[in-house]
Amino acid sequence: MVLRCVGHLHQLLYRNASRIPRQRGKAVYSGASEVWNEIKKKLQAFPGGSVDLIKKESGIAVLTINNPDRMNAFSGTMMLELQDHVTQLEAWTNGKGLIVTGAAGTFCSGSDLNAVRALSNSEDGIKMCMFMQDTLTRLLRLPLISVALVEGRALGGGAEVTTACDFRLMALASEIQFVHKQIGLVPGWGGAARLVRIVGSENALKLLSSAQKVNASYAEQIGLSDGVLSPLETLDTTLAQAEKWLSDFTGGPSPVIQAVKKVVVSGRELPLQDALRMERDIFGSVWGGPANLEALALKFKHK
Ligand SMILES: CC[C@H](C(=O)O)C(=O)SCCNC(=O)CCNC(=O)[C@H](O)C(C)(C)COP(=O)(O)OP(=O)(O)OC[C@H]1O[C@@H](n2cnc3c(N)ncnc32)[C@H](O)[C@@H]1OP(=O)(O)O
Repeated sequence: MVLRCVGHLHQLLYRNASRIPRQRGKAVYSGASEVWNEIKKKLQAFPGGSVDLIKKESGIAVLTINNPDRMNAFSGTMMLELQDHVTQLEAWTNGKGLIVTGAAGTFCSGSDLNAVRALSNSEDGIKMCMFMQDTLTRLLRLPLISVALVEGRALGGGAEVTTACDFRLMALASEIQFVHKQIGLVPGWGGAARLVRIVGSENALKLLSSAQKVNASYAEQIGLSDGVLSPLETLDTTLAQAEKWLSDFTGGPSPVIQAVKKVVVSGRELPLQDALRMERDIFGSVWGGPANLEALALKFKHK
């Protein structure tokens, strides 16, 4: 009965799953909106913490998972706030980069286990999983270059959130740990699918089947992390260090940076012919644009 019910729910939501969302703010899996509203109502019943978003004039946004009393675990309302912020960022035309971080020196310890216990029937679990899978897929597809700033611990769903950013920077003593197996689970927020694409299937299988703690140097060794934040060599905070690291990739006008991210998302997610068509369309959106014409007028030299 449960499997049939879950299968029906899955079919209902995923029946016309789109590959790349055509319109901003649209769920990845367009499906029966009443099901989405039902999921949202359920999540609303689990309050606590917040997800805070700051968008800077520089075009860099900082999204903070903020529930320190619960090691930044995601309550139901935090999941809803995350989705709202992703919808906002999809429409941020001046945006270029995004840093995802946790409050109080730790990243995120996944779902709030109190909510998990209350949602332990299969159908509710699948609904919560699909909601977060949809939100994190859209997070990774944002036309912004994103980096997860990992301090302290990133466990379970928190580890999955790190994979929903383009890059990861880890503080020296931080750890990423896919603990799912130890609680009789597997990733459900899309973390397994993304981990395989980041570190390869062999390393992904090792991390998921061992539930091992991945420290900053091992993460860098297997390609899960793109840099270790230097301890106290600089007076900069880890956030300032992450912003400085990101600035190497976000120099230039936002339409061009957004176009760069979009062509990479297409190349990564679409079959070749579709990716080539999408690349053509995105190229057309910047060809002859202000940045292009200005550079041509300056006779730009790539010294
Ligand atoms: C697909 C995602 C998946 C799912 O939804 O199915 C999940 O993410 S399930 C959740 C996976 N996460 C965990 O299992 C982490 C559980 N927590 C821990 O292992 C530890 O708390 C740890 C290692 C994060 C930190 O340990 P430490 O000893 O440093 O601190 P405390 O354990 O005392 O934690 C302080 C305080 O936070 C509460 N806490 C921590 N994590 C969670 C959580 N995920 N949900 C709810 N509450 C959490 C912990 O209970 C403590 O509160 P207190 O009132 O003092 O007991």
